[in-house]
Amino acid sequence: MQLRTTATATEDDKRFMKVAYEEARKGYEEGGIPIGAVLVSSTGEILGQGHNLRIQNSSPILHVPSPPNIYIYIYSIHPTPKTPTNHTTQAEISTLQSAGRLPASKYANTTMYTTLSPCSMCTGAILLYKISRVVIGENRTFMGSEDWLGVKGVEVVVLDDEGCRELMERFVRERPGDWGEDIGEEGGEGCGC
Ligand SMILES: O=c1cc[nH]c(=O)[nH]1
Repeated sequence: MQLRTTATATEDDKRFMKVAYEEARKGYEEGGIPIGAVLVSSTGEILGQGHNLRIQNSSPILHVPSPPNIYIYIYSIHPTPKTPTNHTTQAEISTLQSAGRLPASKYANTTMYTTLSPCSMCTGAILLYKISRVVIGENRTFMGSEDWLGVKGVEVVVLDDEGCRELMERFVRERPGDWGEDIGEEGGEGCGC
């Protein structure tokens, strides 16, 4: 299922997706899962950026050992906002953490750029903070919870970006077990590539 296409993408969307893609590449070069994300304000300010850190952290989704003032991943509070950290694993969550603590009003009219269709965990965080727009690099290798975003009134744009797709396809081919683990499946099932 592909809800939206490049028809509604702007030049800024392509520019910020490149930043998310660079995050994904960085993750790949670190030996991790190549998914990157960036949170951008309505005025074009980058509030946070990050990439999936599951492999680098050797950690299941988010059971964060420290700092101790973290309840569960989506409510995580980091004492040094805007400093990318190693305390989360999913790309979008890593990005939210990098943005640090923000008042609810700051999330209004923000856009989350993510190289891959957001899984249900990341979708939950996006909905919790009422992020109003999500731009997705590609949803062919993995279809997340875009329908859920749509039902909740979040604008969803799918760029169907070749670079994002190729990077994920390569990773899934090379390491199906690690990919399956990230999405709660065995052996990379769930990849449509
Ligand atoms: O949306 C997703 C899906 C898998 N892994 C991520 O980091 N994000």
